Amino acid sequence: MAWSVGRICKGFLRLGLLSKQTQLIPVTSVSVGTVRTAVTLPSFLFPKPRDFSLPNSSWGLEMMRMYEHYNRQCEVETEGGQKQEGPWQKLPSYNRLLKYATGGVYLSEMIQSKARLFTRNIRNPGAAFEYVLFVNSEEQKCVCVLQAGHLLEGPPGHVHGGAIATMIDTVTGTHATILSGPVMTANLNINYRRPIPLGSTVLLESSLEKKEGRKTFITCRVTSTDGSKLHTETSALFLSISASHLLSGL
Ligand SMILES: CCCCCCCC/C=C\CCCCCCCC(=O)SCCNC(=O)CCNC(=O)[C@H](O)C(C)(C)COP(=O)(O)OP(=O)(O)OC[C@H]1O[C@@H](n2cnc3c(N)ncnc32)[C@H](O)[C@@H]1OP(=O)(O)O
Repeated sequence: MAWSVGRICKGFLRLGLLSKQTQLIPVTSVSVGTVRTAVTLPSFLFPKPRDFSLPNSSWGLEMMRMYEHYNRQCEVETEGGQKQEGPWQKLPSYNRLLKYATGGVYLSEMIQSKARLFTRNIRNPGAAFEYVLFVNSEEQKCVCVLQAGHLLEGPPGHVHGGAIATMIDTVTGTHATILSGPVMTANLNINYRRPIPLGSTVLLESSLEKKEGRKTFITCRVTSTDGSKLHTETSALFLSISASHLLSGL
């Protein structure tokens, strides 16, 4: 387990997704006589980024129930009464990818000062994508509990297919990143089986199918939270990329 969680952390630290905030605080330098010393500024000057995947007042009963179901399994009690990591780990979710990465403060000033993660840029709680991701490294699975808000309407009273695809890309993309490091979506093949009512809570379950060289193949099912209704089935292909690939595409 420790090995697997270590791998997750490594993958996410590469993208700056875990809150190792101590690394993120800008350092300034001061002169004392002729000696210049690096000084770490106090953390209260740099507010912690908001974790958008924590419960808020817009979450309905089903969203809360599913959140608690997985959250309970993030920490388990041993027979001796000690707490230890459980099979699931909750992933934090920020609205900027680069800014909160190590050294990313500077990078984000250069190339991402206005950019916000698509799924996290509507501040009105409950209006669009309310979601939380959990990862199970033993089973190589990732789940997302999603509550789809009223701004995501497609067919009257139901969620837009593009919004569903966005969430599938987000969940499988995050999962592929954990498994393989930086990746880009090469192919998403979605079968829409049953519409998702607006305002409802659904479960996205992402599983590793196989890895072949730079390719990571993932499957993903969107179902009702009790698993009785299948909304979509997806197969996805992610290709590992280097950072220079992202920069050369600009
Ligand atoms: C970026 C990081 C994201 C993860 C972050 C997670 C952190 C969590 C935080 C917050 C959550 C946010 C989560 C969001 C996630 C969203 C992810 C996206 O939406 S990414 C945007 C949409 N995707 C593009 O814009 C790609 C555009 N395409 C490309 O850049 C290239 O085509 C690329 C990189 C996909 C491949 O290009 P090549 O030059 O590196 O590779 P070649 O030589 O073309 O292909 C290599 C092999 O792959 C096969 N291949 C390539 N494309 C294929 C395809 N579409 N279908 C099947 N095979 C394909 C080829 O046939 C070849 O196979 P043979 O080695 O010969 O066996």
